[in-house]
Amino acid sequence: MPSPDWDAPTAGAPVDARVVLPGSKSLTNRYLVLAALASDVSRLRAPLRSRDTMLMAGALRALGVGVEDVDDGDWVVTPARLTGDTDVACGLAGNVMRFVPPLAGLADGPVRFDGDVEARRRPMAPVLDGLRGLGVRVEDDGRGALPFTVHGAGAVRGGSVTIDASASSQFVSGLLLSGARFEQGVTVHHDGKSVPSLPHIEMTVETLRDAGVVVDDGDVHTWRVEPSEVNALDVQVEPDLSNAAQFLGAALVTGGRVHVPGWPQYTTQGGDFVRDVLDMMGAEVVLDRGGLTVTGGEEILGIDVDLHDSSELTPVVAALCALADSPSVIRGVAHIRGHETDRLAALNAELSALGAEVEETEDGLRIRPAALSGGTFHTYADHRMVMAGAVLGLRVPGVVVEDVATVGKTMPEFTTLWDRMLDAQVTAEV
Ligand SMILES: O=C(O)C1=C[C@@H](OP(=O)(O)O)[C@@H](O)[C@H](O)C1
Ligand SMILES: C=C(OP(=O)(O)O)C(=O)O
Repeated sequence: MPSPDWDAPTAGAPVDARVVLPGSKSLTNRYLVLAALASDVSRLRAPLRSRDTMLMAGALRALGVGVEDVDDGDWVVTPARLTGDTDVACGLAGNVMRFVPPLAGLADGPVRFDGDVEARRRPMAPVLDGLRGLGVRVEDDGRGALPFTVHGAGAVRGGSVTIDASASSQFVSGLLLSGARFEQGVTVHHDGKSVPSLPHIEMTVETLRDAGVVVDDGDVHTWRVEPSEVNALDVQVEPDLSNAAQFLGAALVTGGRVHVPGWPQYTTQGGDFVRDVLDMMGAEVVLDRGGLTVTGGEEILGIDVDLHDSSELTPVVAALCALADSPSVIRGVAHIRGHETDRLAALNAELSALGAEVEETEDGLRIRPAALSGGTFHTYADHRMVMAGAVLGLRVPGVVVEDVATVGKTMPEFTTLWDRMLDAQVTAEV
């Protein structure tokens, strides 16, 4: 059942807000998986609590791991021998459907995976075939997609596999995350067109190393994880930088200012690239020890940008481009046709419906701004389409964002934060 529509508010004045962002989905979910495989109890501080991370916690609980909510919002994870004969609900979470099957290979029985209807069209074959190559029995209906069953045998041989990860970096990350617990560790070779979202693989490698695992990423297309114990973690989750894009974009679009405290000086989050995007579009972007401040100017410059490494940003960047003063090209994101929805088709349809001139290319979008008018902005079960619709609504009266609660995939508090950013002109905080 879709949730209610939402009248995206227009900005009556330039925004001037401090926005405290919830934690990173990608870091929270990696820490959860590593904590489940660890040799002792872990603590995740300030984890993201959203549909995708709740589904990850639920998947681990289904496998017998303890994931306990503690008072201050932290998660305490108690590893256990992984139990099979269970079901894992993936929702529409790429992290859950790609990271948990390798873990399920270590369980002592069958683990059945399924998800939302939209999830059944997301590519999975390289994970399933990769697991088969590592000695795990996997049953699917031959489509290389959900639903499928991983027949855990209590242990995984591991070894070396070659997969085509051009449709998603998560195929590589998933195999690496559990690899230390395979008897022979794991070596993943990529063979195919270029791997998207590479910073997310760097994030996987870094979090593994944080847990004491030895990883060799010296070759461009090969990653090697040595077999070893996984150390328990006590980690503070960074704010989600991809989810900062719409708030920072509001500064650009309204000629205002948004400050995000706690922006990391160093990070593997691909969303950090939003700083470059906003700078190219004409904003003033200042990162200092206090955080990131973006100030919009007179003009919004059209851009020619390759988002291959940070493709999560595409919907919000496309919305910014539709509000720019000159045309834009977004390149390098052919694979986002396999994200929550076919994002290129969805953005083309929805931006065009409001009046923008949009052309879908082989690997992206050309966007020629035009006078936009309000209307229903369909969201296709995609949280980032909600965020894109909100950005457009700042300047276009009458944008009605369909099924707004779908934003809860990564940011359940989105509309509250958005309203606070616009209303108070002071502090928007969770
Ligand atoms: O590993 C991760 O946490 C993610 C990797 C990326 O996936 P793709 O490589 O499929 O783009 C990214 O877009 C997704 O939101 C999260
Ligand atoms: C592509 C995304 O999510 P997922 O982790 O489900 O792939 C996203 O958050 O933009």
